[in-house]
Amino acid sequence: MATLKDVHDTNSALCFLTSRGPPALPLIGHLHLIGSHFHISLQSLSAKYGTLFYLRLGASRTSLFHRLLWQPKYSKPRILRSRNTRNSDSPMRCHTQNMGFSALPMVTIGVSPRRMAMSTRCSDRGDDAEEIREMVKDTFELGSKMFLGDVLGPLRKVGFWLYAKKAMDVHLRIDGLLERILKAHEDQNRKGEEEDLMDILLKVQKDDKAEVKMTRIHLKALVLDLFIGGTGTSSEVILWTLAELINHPNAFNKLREEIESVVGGTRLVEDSDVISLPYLQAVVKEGLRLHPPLPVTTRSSRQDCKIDGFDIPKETMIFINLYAIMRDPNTWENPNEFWPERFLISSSKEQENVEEAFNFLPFGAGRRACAGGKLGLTILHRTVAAMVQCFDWKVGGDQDAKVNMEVAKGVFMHVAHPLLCLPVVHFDPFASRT
Ligand code: HEM
Repeated sequence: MATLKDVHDTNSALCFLTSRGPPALPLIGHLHLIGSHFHISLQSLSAKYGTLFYLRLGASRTSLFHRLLWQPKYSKPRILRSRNTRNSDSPMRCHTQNMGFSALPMVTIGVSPRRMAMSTRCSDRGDDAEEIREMVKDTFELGSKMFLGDVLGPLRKVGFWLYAKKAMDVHLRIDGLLERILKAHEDQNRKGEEEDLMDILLKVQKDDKAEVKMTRIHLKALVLDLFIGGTGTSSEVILWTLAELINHPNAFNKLREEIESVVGGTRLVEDSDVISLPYLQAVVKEGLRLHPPLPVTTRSSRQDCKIDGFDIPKETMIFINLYAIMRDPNTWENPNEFWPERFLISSSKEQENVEEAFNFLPFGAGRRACAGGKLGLTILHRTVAAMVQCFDWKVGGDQDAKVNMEVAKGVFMHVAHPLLCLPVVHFDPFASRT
C-alpha cells in the first residue's frame, strides 16, 4: 500500500473521489466552508470529518490530512505539570525611539540568508531592507491569490490575468534589486576567502566548461528562492515568538536569566552557546509550533494509492495541515497555550526524536521538507536571543498592554496588524566600543 511517503509534488490536474467529507454544493463544491483563515477552516472541518477527508474547492478536487497518516502510534509526550515561574519584570533602563516591531526582525535577519549569499546586510542600506520586506510581503500575497485561483479549474488563467499587472510589477522590482546586487558583485570581483555564494554562482555562470550550464535567469531564480523561502518565514516566526514573550513576561524573564547565566553580560549569544540554552531552544520551538509561517503544505499523489482505507487517485492535490497537527489536543496538552516548558521534558532522546518528527512539523516533512530548516533555526535562536538579551519591550503606553495576536487573512500565518513596540535598551553589546 502506498503511503504519504509516496506522494510527491506535481503541477498537473487535480482529481479525487472518495466518500468522506461534508456535503457539497453544485459548482462551488465546498468553497463556502472555507473562511478567511484557510488553515483554521480546515482544522474545524477535520474536527468533524476526521484526519482525512475530501473537499471540492470549486473546480479543484483535494483531500486534506489533519495529521500525517504514517504517524506511528506512541504514547503522548510527557509534559511538565508544574508551570510556576517566579520571575518579575526587569526595570526599564533608558528609552529609545518607538519602533515598527514588524520591521525590526526583517532588518535583523537581513544579516542571515541574504548576507550569507551576498555578503551585504539589509541594515547597511535601510531602504534595501524595507524594499525586500515589501517585496516578500507582496510575493506572499500574490502567491496566496494565485494559489486560490486554482479553484477556477480550467478558468484559472482568468485568475492569473486579474493579477498579471501586480505580478509584473513585483517581478520587475525583484529583478531590479537582484541586478543591482549582481552588478555590485561583478564590479568588486572578489577572490578566494572573500567570495560569497553570489560570487561563486557568477563564476559558474560565466564558465563555458561548467558541467551544468547556468544562465543569469537561473542564478537570479536560485537566489530569489533562498530569499523568499528564508526571509519571510524566519521574520514571521521571530515576530510571533517575540510577541508571545512580550505577552508572557515570566517566560521572557526566564529566558533572559538563562542567557545571562550562560553567556554573561559582555557579549551577544553565539551559535555555539545554543546547545547550553535549552530554554531558548524550547521558546523557539514553541513559537514555531503555534505560529508556523506556512501552516498548510501541499503534495500531489504521483500514483494511485490507498491511505487509511481511502483510494486516492493519481494527481490528487493533498493539503497537509501542519498548523492543526501542531495544535492537536490528542498530542499536545493545552495546545493553544504558549508554554515552552512542554519541550523541556521527555523520557528519552530517542522518543523525543520520534515525537517531534511526526507531530512537530514547522519545516514540513519528507523529501520536499524545508531546504533551509537548520539555517532557519540558527537565525531564530540568534535573533530571539538578541532581542531578549538587549531590550525590554513595551506595548503602547500601558504597562500591562498586550500584543494583538490576530492572524491576517489568507493562506499564510502573518500578523494581522503592524505591531508598534517601544524597545528599551537593557544591554548594549557595543557600548564598550564607543
Ligand atoms: C523559520 C524558518 C523557516 C520555516 C518555518 C520554513 C518552513 C518551510 C516549510 C513548511 C516548507 C514546505 C515543506 C513541505 O512541504 O514539506 C519549506 C520549504 C522550503 N524552504 Fe523553508 N522554512 C524556513 C526557513 C527557510 C530558509 C532559511 C530557507 C533558505 C535559505 C528555506 C528554504 C526553503 C526551500 C528552498 C523550500 C522548498 C523545498 C522544496 O520544495 O523541496 N526555508 N519551508
